[in-house]
Amino acid sequence: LCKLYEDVADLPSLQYDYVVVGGGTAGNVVANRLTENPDVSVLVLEAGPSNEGVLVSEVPFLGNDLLAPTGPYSWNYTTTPQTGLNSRAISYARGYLLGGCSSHNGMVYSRGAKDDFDRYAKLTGDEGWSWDQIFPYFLKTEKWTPPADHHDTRGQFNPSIHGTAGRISVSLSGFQWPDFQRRIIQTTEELPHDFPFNLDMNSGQPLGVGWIQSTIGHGERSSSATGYLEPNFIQRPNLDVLLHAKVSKLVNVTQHQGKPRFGGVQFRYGTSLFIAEASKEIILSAGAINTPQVLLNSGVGDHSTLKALGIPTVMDLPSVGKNSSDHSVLPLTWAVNSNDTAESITQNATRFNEASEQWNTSRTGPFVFALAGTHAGWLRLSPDSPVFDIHPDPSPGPGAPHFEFLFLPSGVNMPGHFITLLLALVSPVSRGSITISSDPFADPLINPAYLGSEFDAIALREGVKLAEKFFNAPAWHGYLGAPAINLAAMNATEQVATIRANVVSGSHMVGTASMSPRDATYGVVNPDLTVKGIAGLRVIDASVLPIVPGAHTQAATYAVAERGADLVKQTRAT
Ligand SMILES: Cc1cc2nc3c(=O)[nH]c(=O)nc-3n(C[C@H](O)[C@H](O)[C@H](O)COP(=O)(O)OP(=O)(O)OC[C@H]3O[C@@H](n4cnc5c(N)ncnc54)[C@H](O)[C@@H]3O)c2cc1C
Repeated sequence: LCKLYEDVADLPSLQYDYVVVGGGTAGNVVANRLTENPDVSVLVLEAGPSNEGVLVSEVPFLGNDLLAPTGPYSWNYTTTPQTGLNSRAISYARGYLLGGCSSHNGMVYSRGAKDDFDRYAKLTGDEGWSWDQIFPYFLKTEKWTPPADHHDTRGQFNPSIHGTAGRISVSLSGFQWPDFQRRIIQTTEELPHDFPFNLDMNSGQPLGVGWIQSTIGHGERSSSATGYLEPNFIQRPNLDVLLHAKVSKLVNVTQHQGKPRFGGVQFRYGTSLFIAEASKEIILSAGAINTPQVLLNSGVGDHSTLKALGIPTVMDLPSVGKNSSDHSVLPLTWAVNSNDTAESITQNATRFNEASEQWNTSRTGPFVFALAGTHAGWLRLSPDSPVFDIHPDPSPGPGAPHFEFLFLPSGVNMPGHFITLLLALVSPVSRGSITISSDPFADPLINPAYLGSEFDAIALREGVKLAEKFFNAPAWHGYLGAPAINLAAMNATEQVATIRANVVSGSHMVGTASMSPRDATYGVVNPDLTVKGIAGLRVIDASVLPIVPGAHTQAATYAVAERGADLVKQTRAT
């Protein structure tokens, strides 16, 4: 019995209790949890194809192939010209397959700082979003799993803060780059004040340098599709998932207890339009780019903008699509005097084929390695940095980072051996937006406003200095060769210009359907994720987070989805 429908004609019904828009990271969690109750029916509408048998999604080492700008598993978005990036329009990756970005991302599992979540509690007026109350939801999603190489993991993580019974496998890397890794750890010993070793960056206290945990289990990617829609869930009689169904807007408005209520979801399958009806709730889980797009297409957004587009306003909510925040990433690459880098596999057909064969037969070897690396650092600006004259500290507290260092044992697509430091600004001041054109099926206009604030550009330059300090430690002597961009040889003005010319997207957008207190005149959803002023409609995905955390965003998204599903269930119970 296949409940994953490729063809709308096979779908048994177009009437459900709940319709979930988007079978991505959050949407599949919601669908799974709601259908635990056999008395409710759920339909998931996903625009993309199935994740099953998509090798580039399954094999961690091949993850980068998913990101090709014109690939079949990406929405292939481009941002608007970015003022802060010398007017460059840059690629903005989003997963276009079941599992959404969780089927397509870098697999880094990082939860964020206690300060991030305590700030969410403050910004929403709901203690339920605080670190202490969200923590059980992190555990609920997680299934801690031994790495594929079964190496001794003592001293690389703290077992007491991990879940063992969740749906998403999380593990330390199952393949090692000893030469590179040894130098990273040695630097924490040589410069412990600036770069202390952190046993486990997922404790709520992420500052320091430590081992990365990844959403990988037994050598394969673990996603919301593999975890929350595995066969015993997808075969539930009350759950249907339709692929290739692109939602345009919500329709069939009626009044319910003085509020407008949408009764249906319009979607395109092939060249025809259909409407799926939801008797209880519609849940938008289309992600931080597409959730605001669907809301705006439906007449939920800023009244004057909607009017200009000829869309009748159902609810005037000016914050829809505004307030996005995201990480800006500067790749810093060096040639190295070592052949212990990923190029030893990517640039050697024999080793590549051997690695492929090894993965096929035993799910071990280099192919279990995710190219996001094995170590990360979460670091702060110095408290007396002059950058705070431009803007007060945007981080949520002293335990949260301004920067991420992501250490990659690989580099540019050139012959040779390289390492890369992905330097991310994770506490941006800049805020961007998502807007639409009048065609509901056209791409939304994505403006993350990277480095739109002077603070962000200058802070990244401070981050470059921190990176130089790291790589000037004795551990790297004789190892590092020429940098791809020689920032050290530039003056401050040249450095900022070079940063603007080289920053790429962090792909961590949040905030476009942000939570705010129930009585606030701004924001899009209440702390229980219901859309303000509308009956029977919620947003459950990364768009509800008011500010980007100092972390990769999938762990927070899974936690939002788990709590969101509980909030839906509680509404029904009362
Ligand atoms: C390239 C990349 C690398 C990343 N790396 C990491 C990482 O290493 N670690 C980490 O923690 N985070 C990472 N992230 C971020 C993280 O994956 C996302 O923040 C998170 O998964 C978002 O979840 P979501 O549920 O909000 O949206 P998504 O997972 O994007 O889900 C939205 C779903 O809705 C579908 N959809 C959208 N519009 C429609 C429509 N109109 N009709 C029907 N379906 C629709 C989409 O196809 C998708 O399946 C990365 C993201 C990207 C893009």
